[in-house]
Amino acid sequence: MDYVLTTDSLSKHYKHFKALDRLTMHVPKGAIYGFIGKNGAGKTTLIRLICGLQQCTSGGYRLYGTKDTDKEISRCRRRMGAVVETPSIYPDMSAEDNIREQYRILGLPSFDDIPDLLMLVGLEGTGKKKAKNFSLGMRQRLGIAVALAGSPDFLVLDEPVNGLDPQGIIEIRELILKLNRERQITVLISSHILDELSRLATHYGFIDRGCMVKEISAQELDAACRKCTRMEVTDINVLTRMLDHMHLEYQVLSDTGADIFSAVDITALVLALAEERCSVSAIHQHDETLESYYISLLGGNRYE
Ligand SMILES: Nc1ncnc2c1ncn2[C@@H]1O[C@H](COP(=O)(O)OP(=O)(O)OP(=O)(O)O)[C@@H](O)[C@H]1O
Repeated sequence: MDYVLTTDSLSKHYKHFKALDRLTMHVPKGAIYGFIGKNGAGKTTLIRLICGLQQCTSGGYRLYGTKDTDKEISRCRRRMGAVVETPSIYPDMSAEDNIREQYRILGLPSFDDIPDLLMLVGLEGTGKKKAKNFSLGMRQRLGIAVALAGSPDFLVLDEPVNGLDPQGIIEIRELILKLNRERQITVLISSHILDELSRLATHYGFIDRGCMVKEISAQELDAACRKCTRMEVTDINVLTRMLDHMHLEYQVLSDTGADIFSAVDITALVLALAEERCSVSAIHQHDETLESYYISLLGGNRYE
């Protein structure tokens, strides 16, 4: 598999504190990689290191196969755009002028594609309005537009939906999907908003206290998150007797409810229960969410 970013036992220490502890991570080309961890887990530290904003203590990383110690690494970083912590935009400038400024900083020869970039992030109608008067969501999208100057093929977003309202979250989600699907941009997103990430990510990396706990593809995660049929009945004893009789795997949740993990013939089960005067009050498919997977992975409710 082709990787845009790999890290090899990457560590960052602040005196005796290990912000990153021999972290190993693999971001495949074309992925939307959800980098998940609670506050202080080390997500921003990793992003700052790969952006060249800080030096690692030991270990290293490769961008497009080039080692961080190689002199070619700066050239590789030009293929990467990033929004780290807050978007780096000039509050007294319009959206267009902000992007124009970034083009100048990068020494790009032409401003011709700025209107397309504004359109892409949905800021085409903002005219002379200054960035300081934008909503948080607009500022975030402008930050992404600035990061896209120079047409990077790897976009790194640090907590991009933090503090956004539901509409703002949807806009950022659609933008990320568009960039990934239509422009084949690989995206690394750090977040602790698990539900939101699960709508986007093709791969996940779970980080805890500076260590990579697990890397998993969305497909593997789907398989790991067990689907089950949740049933509410008037008599749990009748239900468990039936389930035992049908050799089905289940877990009793309460005096009236159970999760059935095996594939079940619902009609046959409901008819059999009715014969025993046990009625079904509710039945639905239930998925283990990304959040519960995260909690079970880390062995306790340590998600903040
Ligand atoms: N300059 C620094 N000096 C000392 N400790 C630091 C420094 N920068 C970060 N840390 C510590 O390193 C740890 C990791 O911080 P980091 O910002 O990478 O976490 P994070 O996963 O991005 O969390 P958040 O979601 O809160 O942004 C934290 O405990 C933080 O306090």
